Amino acid sequence: MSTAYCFCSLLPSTSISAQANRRLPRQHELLIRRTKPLSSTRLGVVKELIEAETPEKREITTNGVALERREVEGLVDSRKVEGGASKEKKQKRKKVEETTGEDRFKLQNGREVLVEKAYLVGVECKRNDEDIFDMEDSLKELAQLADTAGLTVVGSTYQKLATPNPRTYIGSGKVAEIKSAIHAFDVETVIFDDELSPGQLRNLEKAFGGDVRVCDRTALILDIFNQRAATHEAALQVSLAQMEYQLPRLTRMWTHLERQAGGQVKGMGEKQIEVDKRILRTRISALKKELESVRQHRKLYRNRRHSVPMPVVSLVGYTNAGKSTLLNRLTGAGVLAENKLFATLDPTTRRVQMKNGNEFLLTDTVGFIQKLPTMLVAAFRATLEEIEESSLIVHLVDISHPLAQQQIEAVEEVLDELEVESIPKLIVWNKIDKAEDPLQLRKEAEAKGIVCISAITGEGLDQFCNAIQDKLKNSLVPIEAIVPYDQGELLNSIHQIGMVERTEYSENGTFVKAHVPLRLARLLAPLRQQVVAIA
Ligand SMILES: Nc1nc2c(ncn2[C@@H]2O[C@H](COP(=O)(O)OP(=O)(O)OP(=O)(O)O)[C@@H](O)[C@H]2O)c(=O)[nH]1
Ligand SMILES: [Mg+2]
Repeated sequence: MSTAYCFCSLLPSTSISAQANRRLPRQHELLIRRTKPLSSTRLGVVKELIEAETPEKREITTNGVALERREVEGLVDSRKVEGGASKEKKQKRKKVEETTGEDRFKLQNGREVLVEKAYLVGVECKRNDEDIFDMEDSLKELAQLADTAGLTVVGSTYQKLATPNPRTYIGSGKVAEIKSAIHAFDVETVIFDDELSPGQLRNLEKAFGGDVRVCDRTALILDIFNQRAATHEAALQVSLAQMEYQLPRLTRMWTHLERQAGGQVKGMGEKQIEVDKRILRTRISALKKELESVRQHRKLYRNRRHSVPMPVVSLVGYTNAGKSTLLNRLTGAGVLAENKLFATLDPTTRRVQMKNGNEFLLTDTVGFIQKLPTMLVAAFRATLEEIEESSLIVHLVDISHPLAQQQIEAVEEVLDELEVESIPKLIVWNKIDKAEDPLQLRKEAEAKGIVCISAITGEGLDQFCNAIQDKLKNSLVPIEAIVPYDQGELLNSIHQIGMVERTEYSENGTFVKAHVPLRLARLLAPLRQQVVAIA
């Protein structure tokens, strides 16, 4: 991984990459991050970035509800500062809570932090039969995401619509209903289960009175990723995804300047958007370059790892399925595993030794979720390459989950996007210890060639290893070849995705006896004169 931060000097010291670079103990770092729930939806990154590039000090909140602190000559003399207002509000709220006995302040990292109250909104569109989850289940998952982000969910609602309202996504009656709920529960954040357009976000914030933040599922997931990014690479990936999410949402953010100036500087807001967009675009391309260098470094590392003759098995699955727990159980890796969504962002690879002495490398990867924001898949491409280059994919399923079937489908959808159809797959049902009727489940699994395990109790792990061994062997074809010394890459690939039985150095190259996937055996075809036999 590259340690050169080409853009670091441009960002204030509180930037994500700088935070990640400080290498704080993980728990400590998480605490600091949690003191800012929904930081990404506050355009935190964008704010820092634009402030760093422009001389004026501005304060930006979400979706055009922007107030500024700077002294704009001739435009504004004194302006209500949002920070000050929220301080007053906080004090008032604290008073109320003292009298009502409701404790909404939590001590985090030595600081009192207000736990934000969130209200959830879902829409079921008749024309959208692509949705795997039904509305209520999807809302339940959104509540879990909000909890992971450190918010307190105080209520939720949903609406069935033929098509979403282009202005406000939901109908006007629903807007009014939510507005009353906001007052009744003292809601600070309204979260929509689907991605909203920049215009819809702005209109909804206005409709709710301007004092409440509106965000969508994508922003919430981005925020969780932001809170959890513990390594430089993860921080870069999250920053990129955040900026790509925010770019179209900068639209008309500055129109308040035009209004406040009484029309004298007409077009100023538009100009500012262009400047801000240009800054963002420049930063996005710098981030992409930085990620590319990280990717190259990862590839080097992977090649070095693959010089060890062992096949790589990737663990994939829905978030919270138990992937990290399984890796820890098999290898003692010590990866963070907890009952929260997206505990893992970075892949970890460890060697697994089976009872018969055979070994394979097992990689734990970032979990999937339904409606996974595409910019996240794109940003995490480098990480997901681990999956694309493995010999076998183990799809781990939390079979005790009531929505196990829907989760399986959601994972399959993401796998489709990754183009890994040629890689053999093993489906494993985890958390069998929690199943109501484990016997029945086992029967069902056996009939489908599925392995049942409990990563917690260790039950079924021998069968799991045997199934991996069989799958790896079955999916490979035996080869014997002499690979010329100038084709080290090819030899690496054989080691990487095949099972090498013997290597010997000869005059013309390395003699290798191995089992490799068919696609690699085909690749070896042009070398037929060196290949002794391809079965
Ligand atoms: N009862 C039971 N709980 C399990 C089992 N495996 C994992 N868990 C629990 O499930 C929760 C999630 O486990 P993780 O290993 O963090 O799940 P993950 O798939 O790595 O999740 P992400 O990193 O978020 O994608 C933790 O609370 C584990 O203790 C199991 O076999 N049985
Ligand atoms: Mg994990």
